[in-house]
Amino acid sequence: MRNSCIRLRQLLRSKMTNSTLPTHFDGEIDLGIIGGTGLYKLDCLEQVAILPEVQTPWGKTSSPITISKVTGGRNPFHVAFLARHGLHHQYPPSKVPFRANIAALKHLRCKAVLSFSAVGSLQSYIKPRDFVLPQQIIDRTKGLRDHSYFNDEGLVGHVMFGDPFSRSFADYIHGFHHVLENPDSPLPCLLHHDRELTVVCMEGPQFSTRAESRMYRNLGAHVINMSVIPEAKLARECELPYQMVCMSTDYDAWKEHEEPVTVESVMSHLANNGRNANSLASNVVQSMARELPEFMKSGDGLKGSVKFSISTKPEAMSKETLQKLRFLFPDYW
Ligand SMILES: CSC[C@H]1O[C@H](OP(=O)(O)O)[C@H](O)[C@@H]1O
Ligand SMILES: Nc1ncnc2[nH]cnc12
Repeated sequence: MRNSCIRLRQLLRSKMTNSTLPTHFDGEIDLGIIGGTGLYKLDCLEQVAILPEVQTPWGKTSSPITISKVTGGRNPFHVAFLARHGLHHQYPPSKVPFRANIAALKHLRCKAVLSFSAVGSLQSYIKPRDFVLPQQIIDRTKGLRDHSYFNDEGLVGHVMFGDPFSRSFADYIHGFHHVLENPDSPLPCLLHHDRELTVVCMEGPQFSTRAESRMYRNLGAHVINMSVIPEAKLARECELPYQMVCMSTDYDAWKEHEEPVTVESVMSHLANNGRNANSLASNVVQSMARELPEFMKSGDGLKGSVKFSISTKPEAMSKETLQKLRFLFPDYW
């Protein structure tokens, strides 16, 4: 009786995800991938399960999580993919359930998170369709987003965030710069990589004014989006090495004699960016499957860091708080 109930539940769930794949996965996941605007699935990987929107102590993830298996190494390598804005792009940037998304990837025991984002370029040399591996962030969000797991009364924590991305992960991704293509243009697609590259995160959903766009250039920023905050902060609070691949779609609003960015201008580059994101992810993942990079084995210097950033004594935390934290760190408290 119990087994037939479970089978029925699984059948109903697979109907919800329109797939005959299992809706649970018991193995260990190696890499989490977050797709942004225009990247709602990865075509390059063999899917083995689809977890319907995962329930976490911080709500449900923005999309089902697709688990894929990559063979070729000594052990199978597993990837968990989720779509930041939902499969139908239903979550605006200020309402993406960022905490649930990162918590789910942490709970699945991902060893790192690779994130993709469509961005506006604030510099002439970063052309639409170029990719950028930023190493710094300027936060211009407006405090509307839940941006921490450690910002409740009775649970205070301060993680370091001076270097918000993983340098080792960026170096690793840059090793595959040659896979980017631009078949219908004489211009090559470049993968910009430098320790000063800075992404501004604005609240949106409206794009910037020309004055704001010029101000961000004066601040020394290179690209702009609406999603790296709080994603990068939450990944850090989960001790997850995190790197965003920014995919340029437009020149924002700073170019004096050009029209400011519109959704149409963004869309016109999404197909090419999506193809390049797929080949980049496929190459990165296959290489990781052959041999796990050192930063994923070691945790990139982040392992254990959170335990020592919490100021509140465990005796002062409520049972409910501790229970939530155990979803992220089953071994710490
Ligand atoms: C449709 S353009 C603005 C939108 O695109 C980017 O989304 P994502 O970072 O998820 O690729 C940007 O952050 C905005 O949310
Ligand atoms: N110009 C822009 N500003 C903010 N987010 C973006 N995503 C793509 N282009 C963008």
